[in-house]
Amino acid sequence: MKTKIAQVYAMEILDSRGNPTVRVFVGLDDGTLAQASVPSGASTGEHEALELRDGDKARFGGKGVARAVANVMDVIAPALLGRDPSRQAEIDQDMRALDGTPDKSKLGANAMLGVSMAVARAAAQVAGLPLFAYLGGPGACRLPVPMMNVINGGKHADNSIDFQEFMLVPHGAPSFREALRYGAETYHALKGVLSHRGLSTAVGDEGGFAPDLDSNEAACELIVEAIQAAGLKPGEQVAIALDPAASSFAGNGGYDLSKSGGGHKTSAQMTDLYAQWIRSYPIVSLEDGLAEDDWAGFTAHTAALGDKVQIVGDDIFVTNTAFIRRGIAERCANAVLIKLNQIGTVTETIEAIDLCREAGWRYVVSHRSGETEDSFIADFAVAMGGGQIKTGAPCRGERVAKYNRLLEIEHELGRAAVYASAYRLNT
Ligand SMILES: C=C(OP(=O)(O)O)C(=O)O
Ligand SMILES: [Mg+2]
Repeated sequence: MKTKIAQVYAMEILDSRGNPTVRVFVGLDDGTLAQASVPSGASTGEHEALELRDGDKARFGGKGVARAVANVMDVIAPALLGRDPSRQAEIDQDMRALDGTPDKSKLGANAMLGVSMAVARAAAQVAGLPLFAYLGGPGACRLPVPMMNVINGGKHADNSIDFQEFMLVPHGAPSFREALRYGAETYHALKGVLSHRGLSTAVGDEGGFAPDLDSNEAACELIVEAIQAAGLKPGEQVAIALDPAASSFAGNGGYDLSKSGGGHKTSAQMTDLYAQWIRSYPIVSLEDGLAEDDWAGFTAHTAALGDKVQIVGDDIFVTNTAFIRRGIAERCANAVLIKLNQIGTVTETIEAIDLCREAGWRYVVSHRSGETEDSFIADFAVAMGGGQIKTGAPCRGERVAKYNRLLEIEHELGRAAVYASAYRLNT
C-alpha cells in the first residue's frame, strides 16, 4: 500500500534578513516527516509569482506571513490529505487549481512553494533516496560550479556600488570541494585586500563585502587582485560573474548609476560598458545587465556579447515559461536564472528548466537574498544537472548551508561525482 500524506502544517519563521517567511511540514502515515522553508528576494522581478504578506503594520511592519500559513493549513492541507506524495506534478497542479489566479495571489506563492518542496522531500524519504537522486534519477552526478557573491551593492547593501553582485566562478577547479576552497580562500584574500586599503569589510545581504568604492569597475579590479593574492590564476582557475540587477537602477528612459556617481547611460551605453569590462577582466557570465522590460536592449546586448560570455536573464524571465519562450524567440539571452519562488512550485520550475534544455540554453539554480538554512537548492541543482548554482558568499550560515550540502552530495556520490570543470564559455 502506498504511503499517504497524513498532515500538512505550516509556521512563520525568520529569514536571514530577520523578515518572516513560511516553513511547511508534511507528515506521512508511515511516520515520515519532511520540512521546507521558503526564501524571499529584495530585487524582485515585476512579474514574479506573488509572495503573500499580511499587510498588518502591527506585526513585522506588515511583512508577516500569517495569511500564507493559514492558507497552507486551512485550504491546501485538506486537499492533500490521503494523497500519494510521489505524485508531485498532480499535487502542484491541484494547488494551482485551488489558487486559481495567474500569479498565485490568492494562496500565495510562498504558501504553495513551501508545500511543493516539502512534498518532494517527503516522497524522497519514502523512496529511500537523497533528494537530489529522487528528483534527478541515477544520472544526477554533476556538481555545479558555484557563483559566489563576494562584493555586494545595489539593493543588497548600503554602499556606493550600483551593481548588485560581483561573483567568483571557480570553474578551473578539479572538484566541487576544491572549487569551494578556491572561493573561500579568495574571499579571505579579498578581505585582506580591502583592509589594506582602509576599505570596509562589513558584509551585505548575501555575505559579500560591501565597501564604498569610487566606481563599480573598482570591484572587478579588487577581485582580480584577491584571486592573485590567494595564489590562483584569474580567468584560468577563478573567473568573475556579474549580476548588476539593472532593473533596480533603471530610470529616466535609461540607467542611473547614481550610487557610484557614474551618471546616466542608455541601454546601448550599458552594453558598451560591459563590452569594455569583458575585454579587461576575466568575466564569464553577465546576469540582468539590463532591465526586465528592456527586451529590445537584451536582444542587442546578446548579439553583441553572447558569444563571449553567458547572458543570464533573471528579472526578465522570472522562471516563467511564458517569458522564457519569448526570450528564446527574440534571442534575448542564452541562459536563465532559476528561482523556485519566482514561479511557486517545483513542477513549474522543472518546466522552465526543460524549456532551457530544449533551446540549448544554460540555467543557473539560484538562492534569494533573503534565505533560510534550508539547502533544497543544493540538491535541486545536482538533480537538474545544469552545472551551475548561485548561492552567495562562502560565509553566513544560510549560504554555507547550501555549500556544505553540496560537499555532502559530492562525498556521497564518491567516484561518480563529476565537477563541471568543462565549463568554459569562451571555447
Ligand atoms: C538573488 C538575487 O537577488 P534577490 O533575491 O534580491 O532577487 C538576484 O537578483 O539574482
Ligand atoms: Mg539577479
